[in-house]
Amino acid sequence: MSENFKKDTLLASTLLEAKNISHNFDYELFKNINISLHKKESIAIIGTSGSGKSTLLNVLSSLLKPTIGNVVFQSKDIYKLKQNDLLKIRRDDFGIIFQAHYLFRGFSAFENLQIATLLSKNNLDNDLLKALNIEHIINQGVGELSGGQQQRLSIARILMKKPKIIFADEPTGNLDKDTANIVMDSLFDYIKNYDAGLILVTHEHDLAFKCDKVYKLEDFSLREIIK
Ligand SMILES: Nc1ncnc2c1ncn2[C@@H]1O[C@H](COP(=O)(O)OP(=O)(O)OP(=O)(O)O)[C@@H](O)[C@H]1O
Repeated sequence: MSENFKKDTLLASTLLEAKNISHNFDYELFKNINISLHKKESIAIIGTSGSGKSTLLNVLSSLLKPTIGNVVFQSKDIYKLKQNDLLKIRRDDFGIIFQAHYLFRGFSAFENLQIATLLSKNNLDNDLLKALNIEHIINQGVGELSGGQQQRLSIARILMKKPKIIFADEPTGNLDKDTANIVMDSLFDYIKNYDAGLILVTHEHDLAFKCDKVYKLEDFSLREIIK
């Protein structure tokens, strides 16, 4: 395979590219960060508390404009887009999973999923509900669900809109080990089946090392840890 062919193939499979990202609040948090995400790839970001992992994820996922640098999705710098175009990418192409789930309380699990599928014009995916082991609770009210069930419901809701990139900040932080494995397996299966990518922020090194690449945010920079 020629070098040019390899380069073109890699470029075609690039989902997201962050170039020379630096961010300051009233002090410097990180600088000159470069990272690329490809189709079917999972990347973990680890680092001590306060090193800036969540802030970096916010920058990558369209929620926070960096002080310096570009975040390129589909050949466009997302922070140079008009607000409506940025919102469209966030709504249609990015799936952002936080530890705190933003479900509509007062509605049933099924209604929460229905809203997501209506907005994205996708169908309810029963296989996904089975994979996340929540198919038996979808007629219950959100308020009746355990924290772990709510987290899995919110992940199902995000995956049903078929995002191209999943950004997950400690998605299994409040789950027991078995449930955490169910959730992570669903995310890994999803990116392989839908040519999507995953960027995961986690404190849990076991979890991080299940990803294709692991980066550590430390001393203002991001360094790949060779497994
Ligand atoms: N909007 C903000 N304004 C000012 N400072 C902020 C803001 N958001 C985060 N910070 C600060 O930036 C630093 C990094 O925070 P961040 O949440 O990114 O770290 P983290 O590595 O994800 O930490 P943890 O592992 O504890 O979640 C912290 O000192 C935090 O207080």
